Amino acid sequence: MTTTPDAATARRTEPSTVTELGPAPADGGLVLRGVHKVLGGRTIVDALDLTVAKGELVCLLGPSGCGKTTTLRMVAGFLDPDAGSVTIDGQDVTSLPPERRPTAMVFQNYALWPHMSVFDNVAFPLKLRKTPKPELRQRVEAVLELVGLTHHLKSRPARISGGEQQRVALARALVQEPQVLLLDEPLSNLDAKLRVRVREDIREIQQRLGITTVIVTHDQDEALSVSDRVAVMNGGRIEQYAAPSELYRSPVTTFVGGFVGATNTVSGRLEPAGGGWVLDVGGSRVPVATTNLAAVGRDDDTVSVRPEDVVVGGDGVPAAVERVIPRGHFTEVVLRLGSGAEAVRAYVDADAALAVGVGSSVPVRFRRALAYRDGVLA
Ligand SMILES: Nc1ncnc2c1ncn2[C@@H]1O[C@H](COP(=O)(O)OP(=O)(O)OP(=O)(O)O)[C@@H](O)[C@H]1O
Repeated sequence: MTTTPDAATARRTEPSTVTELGPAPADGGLVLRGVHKVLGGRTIVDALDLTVAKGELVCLLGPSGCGKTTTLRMVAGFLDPDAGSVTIDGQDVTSLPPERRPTAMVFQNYALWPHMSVFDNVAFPLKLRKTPKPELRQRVEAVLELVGLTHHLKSRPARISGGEQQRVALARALVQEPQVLLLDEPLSNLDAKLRVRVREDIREIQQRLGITTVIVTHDQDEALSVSDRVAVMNGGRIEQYAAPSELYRSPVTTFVGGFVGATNTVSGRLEPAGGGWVLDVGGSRVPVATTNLAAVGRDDDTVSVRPEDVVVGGDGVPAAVERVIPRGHFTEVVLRLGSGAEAVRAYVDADAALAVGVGSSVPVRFRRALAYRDGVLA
């Protein structure tokens, strides 16, 4: 593989065209400004802004139909935006066709040629560009070594596993030495175990090459585990763009909190009590250690509590145990707080859960609760 950060730098176009767009990130990268797309009379991507720094891996995460793939296709040039611009390493590529953009895409179904060997599949984009034979061979062999497929040079796609086919598709993208690598649901055709291994491989290769990468996924686990930053999309817009830990700890909307990780959404009233806080849930006053809500006194606060922040045992208000669900290394306990209130789920250490029986009453408090007003972090 001849792609190195230096080679990529050498290929970079001078950022002379970005003056009117404002400054690009100092080290290049991908910038989307006001990218908009209407399809079938519906706004699918809504004036979207996104900056991916050079060498960064970003996931576009969101439910089906939120516009992730449409956004990716506009970056690759398969779809023209109705408005807005796409800039790569300082060069405005909005009006360039896909083959003239410094991007390469890995498609969800891999799109391998069944009648060609692994070698020829990977060599295909270089043949189209009439790359001299010795260079072609050297680059294809290097990239196949990078993805660990040298032993399958001559195999046809049908003769190798799904995970290996995925790596051929990745190799075919990488051999083009793109400045931006685009992957559309790259792991969705693999079984759960393989998915974890392949996503770690992709992350490792991406970091080794320092290649700017955008991955489309609806799998929050995948997004949190491989990304430098995650853009959570909803209805054609980005609701939050943040590092995985921040996204999980401080979701800015109830939508993000519900989509990234499990959460309890509780309606109640937060009140100061004895230097701390309590949350009144259906008449039960649950102690809350940490909350973002400084102002108090409204009935319509929505409070979000992660199941691991629901503490069972010790000090707290009594809650009725409705269900106990073993989840392996921890146990999920479904609790009823107060009358008429919704059930709350807690994650409890599997050993501690042995003492929790259905129908019994246990003390409950919240370690951390985030308050939202009209769906937005207060
Ligand atoms: N050519 C088209 N004409 C009309 N509507 C379209 C067209 N292409 C896509 N759409 C619609 O745009 C919406 C967003 O599609 P997109 O593929 O970007 O979503 P997504 O977030 O990637 O979802 P998924 O994970 O299901 O692929 C969908 O409702 C889809 O039906």
